[in-house]
Amino acid sequence: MQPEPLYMQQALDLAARAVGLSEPNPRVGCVIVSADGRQVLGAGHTQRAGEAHAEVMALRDAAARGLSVEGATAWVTLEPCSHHGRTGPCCDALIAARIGKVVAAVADPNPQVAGQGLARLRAAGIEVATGPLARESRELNIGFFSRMVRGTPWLRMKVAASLDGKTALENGVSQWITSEAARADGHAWRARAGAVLTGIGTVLEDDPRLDVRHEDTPRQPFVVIVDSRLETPPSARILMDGRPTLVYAATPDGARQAALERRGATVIQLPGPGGKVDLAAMLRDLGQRGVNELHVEAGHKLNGSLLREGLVDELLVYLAPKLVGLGQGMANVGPLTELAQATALDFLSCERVGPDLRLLARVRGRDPF
Ligand SMILES: NC(=O)C1=CN([C@@H]2O[C@H](COP(=O)(O)OP(=O)(O)OC[C@H]3O[C@@H](n4cnc5c(N)ncnc54)[C@H](OP(=O)(O)O)[C@@H]3O)[C@@H](O)[C@H]2O)C=CC1
Ligand SMILES: Nc1c(N[C@@H]2O[C@H](COP(=O)(O)O)[C@@H](O)[C@H]2O)[nH]c(=O)[nH]c1=O
Repeated sequence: MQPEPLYMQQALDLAARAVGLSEPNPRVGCVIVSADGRQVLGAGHTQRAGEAHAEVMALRDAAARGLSVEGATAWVTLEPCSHHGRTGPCCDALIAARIGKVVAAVADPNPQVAGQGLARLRAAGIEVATGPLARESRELNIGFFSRMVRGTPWLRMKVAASLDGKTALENGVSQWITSEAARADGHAWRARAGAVLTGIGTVLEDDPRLDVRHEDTPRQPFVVIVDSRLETPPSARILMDGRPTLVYAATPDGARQAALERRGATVIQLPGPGGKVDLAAMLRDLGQRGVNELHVEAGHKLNGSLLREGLVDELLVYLAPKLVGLGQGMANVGPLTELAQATALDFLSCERVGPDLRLLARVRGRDPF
């Protein structure tokens, strides 16, 4: 017989298949197992927003195989929902199917519904437990937890640099520092985000696309440009392929706004100090728009502002085995006068990607919620 926590691991593996698919909904997996713990009766994961959740997919899977789930145990990586969103409550579906027990990795972080699903199941006479692989489930849904708990996305800053930490040469030349393998890997991280954000400096220098094209993806993240004076050229490549694009600005300019809107962009005025965009307000706005994970690919100026304002949660750094000497750093955070002022990070992982290294580091104190 399979040790029971392995069923939660199976559910978690399924949940990982919803990455890049279920946004803005969480990534959830469900495995329904016979009461004696011997047979998987059905399994599934969250589909696109507005389509079936994991529990319903698992119930459908069992039904398609002609198997009854009466008295069975549902292993699910997040508390089943009890509210009517775009789909019916998963609790009702589990109750109607006469499930005997529900084990949820973690409670729903949404303060408006937390615990209600489990309470509803208990009230229907279903045995309920929580806990296995709670940390892993939260990590997989770090953006959803961030948005539910803080109202803002989980901000991951991606940087491609030389071994001596330079992101562009002194003369501005920056493409390409890292290998094709590292760039393709970066696209997988773009794909899991709800939005990719950059600054006007990068738009003007690189004319980037910031899409996902080295990876299969069920949907493209939308693009966000921080552009105080609306200097994004209407001919910018970002605007060419019809992806939803948000441009945050600080100084109204009717003619430039109209030109960008004609290209399909949405312009949002959020003035902050010094005539620049209010970055904290922008993150709140992106949270309200359903962005769970925000992938930042910007130059050292915007990176510096985001770090100085304490808005960065995680750094995804690709290091190429080359030294370039003088050039732009990763983030203009200084000048610091004491080392105690430095942003403290904890390394989470270090992987080889082709000839390069990929480091994942978390700003200290930004533990999962
Ligand atoms: N290797 C890598 O990983 C990457 C390298 N790059 C390179 O970086 C270079 C561009 O760097 P950079 O000019 O710093 O570009 P950024 O992408 O950082 O854009 C900077 C601009 O953002 C605008 N901005 C608006 N609001 C704010 C705010 N609150 N705080 C800070 N900035 C704000 C500013 O324009 P305004 O004055 O209008 O307010 C500023 O000039 C290019 O050479 C590019 O190739 C870029 C991305 C990734
Ligand atoms: N130079 C550099 C990167 N730079 C980032 O990639 C952007 C271009 O994206 P796209 O137009 O979609 O190909 C560019 O504007 C900058 O944000 N990325 C990397 O993985 N490695 C690199 O060496």
